[in-house]
Amino acid sequence: MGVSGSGKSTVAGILAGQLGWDLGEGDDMHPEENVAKMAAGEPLTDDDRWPWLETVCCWITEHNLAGIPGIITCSALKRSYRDVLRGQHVVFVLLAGDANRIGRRMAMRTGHYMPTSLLDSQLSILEPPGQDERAVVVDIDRPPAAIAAEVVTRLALRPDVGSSGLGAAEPGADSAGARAAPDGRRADPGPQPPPTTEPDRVAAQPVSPEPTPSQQQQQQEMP
Ligand SMILES: Nc1ncnc2c1ncn2[C@@H]1O[C@H](COP(=O)(O)OP(=O)(O)O)[C@@H](O)[C@H]1O
Ligand SMILES: O=C(O)[C@H](O)[C@@H](O)[C@H](O)[C@H](O)COP(=O)(O)O
Repeated sequence: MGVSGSGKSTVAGILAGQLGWDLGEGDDMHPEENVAKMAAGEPLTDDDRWPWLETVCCWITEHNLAGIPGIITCSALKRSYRDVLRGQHVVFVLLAGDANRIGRRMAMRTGHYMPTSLLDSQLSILEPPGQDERAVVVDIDRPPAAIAAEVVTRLALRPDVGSSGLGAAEPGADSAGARAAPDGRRADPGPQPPPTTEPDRVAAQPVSPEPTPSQQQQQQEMP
């Protein structure tokens, strides 16, 4: 979770590859009208978002019922939105960082409907998870692989080593982790190998280093 441009798709892609988990893209689940609205620079309303959140929730529920581990990207900006999504096996990971940095990343991103002009409205409604929510907050001021590695460590997840790939997925969980039963219920805790982040398990495309302001200037000046 996190505002547009915070790195949800990038980090989730790495994690899904490392863990062998299903990956869902919340921004592909919007109704057409929502996409048109955002593309036109108009923030969504709560009423625009409820049906979309239900679609994201269905993805989560289907995975839970099938006992298939997954990670889905969704801005989930307000607590009330997360109320639609939360459940026994749901953990939120907030990607948090400096607004200017996020704005620069959004401006560099190509082929996405979300305009940078909507970042302010996203930031203004963001309600970081409360202490009582099952969530961790991760700083995005470093390369995507380092962010993913922190998520693996903080949630005591098990990189896919040919097994089910199911990990503890609980913030603050013991690093030994816990096994999940095939039906998705938590089974007895068991010893787990320490998390590893071998580069050859990274599935997402590498992200180029962020440009310096002078490089950005040059890019803007290019025809
Ligand atoms: N940690 C990072 N460092 C540098 N660039 C990043 C990082 N995370 C994401 N990016 C880049 O920032 C842009 C926005 O990331 P993206 O994953 O699409 O965010 P979101 O899914 O939250 O909207 C993309 O162009 C991506 O390549
Ligand atoms: O609730 C919203 O206003 C939107 O869902 C928004 O938060 C989300 O960020 C878009 O779907 C863009 O997708 P990205 O977050 O991937 O840029």
